[in-house]
Amino acid sequence: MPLYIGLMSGTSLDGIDAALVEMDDTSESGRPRLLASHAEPMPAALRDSLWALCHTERPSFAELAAAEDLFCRLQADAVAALLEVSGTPRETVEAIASHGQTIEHAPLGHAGGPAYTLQLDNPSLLAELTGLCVVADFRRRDLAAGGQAAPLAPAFHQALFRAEGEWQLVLNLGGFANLTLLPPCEDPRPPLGFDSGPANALLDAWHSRHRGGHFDVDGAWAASGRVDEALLGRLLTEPFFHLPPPRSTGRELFHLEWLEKRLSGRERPEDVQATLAELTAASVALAVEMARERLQAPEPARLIPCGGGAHNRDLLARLARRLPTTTLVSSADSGWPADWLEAGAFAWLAWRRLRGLPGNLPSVTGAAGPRVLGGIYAP
Ligand SMILES: Nc1ncnc2c1ncn2[C@@H]1O[C@H](COP(=O)(O)OP(=O)(O)OP(=O)(O)O)[C@@H](O)[C@H]1O
Ligand SMILES: CC(=O)N[C@H]1[C@@H]2OC[C@@H](O2)[C@@H](O)[C@@H]1O[C@H](C)C(=O)O
Repeated sequence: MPLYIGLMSGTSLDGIDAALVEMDDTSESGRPRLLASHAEPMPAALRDSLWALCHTERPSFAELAAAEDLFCRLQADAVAALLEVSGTPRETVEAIASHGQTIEHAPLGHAGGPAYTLQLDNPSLLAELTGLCVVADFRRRDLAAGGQAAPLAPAFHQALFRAEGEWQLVLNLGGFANLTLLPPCEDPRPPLGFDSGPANALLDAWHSRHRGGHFDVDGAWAASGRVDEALLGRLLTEPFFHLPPPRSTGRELFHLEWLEKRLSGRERPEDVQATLAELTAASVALAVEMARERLQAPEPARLIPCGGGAHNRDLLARLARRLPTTTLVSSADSGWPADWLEAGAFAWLAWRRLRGLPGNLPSVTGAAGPRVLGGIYAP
């Protein structure tokens, strides 16, 4: 059965996730199976330059090229390490899926300009460095067809988790959160999915400003604070949280300055952290309500959290309080530990690209129709 490698570097800029995935050509869903995984940490210098690129209005082409080159070489290292840890001969891999690093996402355009989504990537160089076929540029075809280009994972969630007789929610808690509401198998309707808002991006930024380090381990600092209801109310007035789907977001909207503008200046830092964690849970709950209303769905039986936020006990407790009738279930029970779903999703999308199958769900992105996503860079 063909093997694919999915490479994903998300908005948290913590490193490159590499997943080795086996696909089953005899099944329509491809029955993706995770065989091995590897996390290649992001060197601080590269993280700093990517961070700067995400927040600079006018980066130079030389800066862009330098970051892209380092990023691409790190991806090649991730592939080499994954092949080594899994004992996989290179020639057995049919293709690498390269998501690239999102630098800016403006699906509605900016200041009246055209819609765009920019992933820093160099699939040509990756094909040279690895000697393997690379599939890349997954988002822009959906955008060209009038879609949001994100989230793309809901189609993969459908392939993995759709179940008999049960409505389910899949919730990716990365820098940003996207949810998928999955009807049961016997319901012919497609899933609904969209970004609910920030998941960890603001939590990480606030924690790093006040306590240093990359993130609030287990949400312990957030758990030590008290939710400031007045602040939470102000944060929730952000129009994005109330937009009907399709919708997607990123750092362009939710950043520290966005938060600072809404602070009174008298809050204790730990209370702000608790409030940000509650904002993630509250905006997810709002999005779930919106999705259920759209699909006329009952309360989902199960919530499958994934992404790094699935390790945050404080955040999960807040979600459980906001969705009391829904049972939290680990994605690992289906053979997919929380950290590998996104890389797996792109491996699956590359398989679909090479089989000429569409990868997007118009019900999710709002595109004019199903589209085959990505470009192929031969080995
Ligand atoms: N043990 C933990 N406790 C609390 N938070 C954690 C823990 N482990 C990971 N995280 C959070 O998960 C984040 C990384 O998640 P992930 O790798 O899914 O994000 P990403 O893929 O970069 O983002 P996106 O899905 O938005 O592209 C970290 O920045 C941190 O906030
Ligand atoms: C433009 C972009 O990179 N968006 C990411 C980001 O991270 C989470 C959320 O925002 C989601 O919309 C998307 O990633 C996942 C993999 C997706 O497309 O499903």
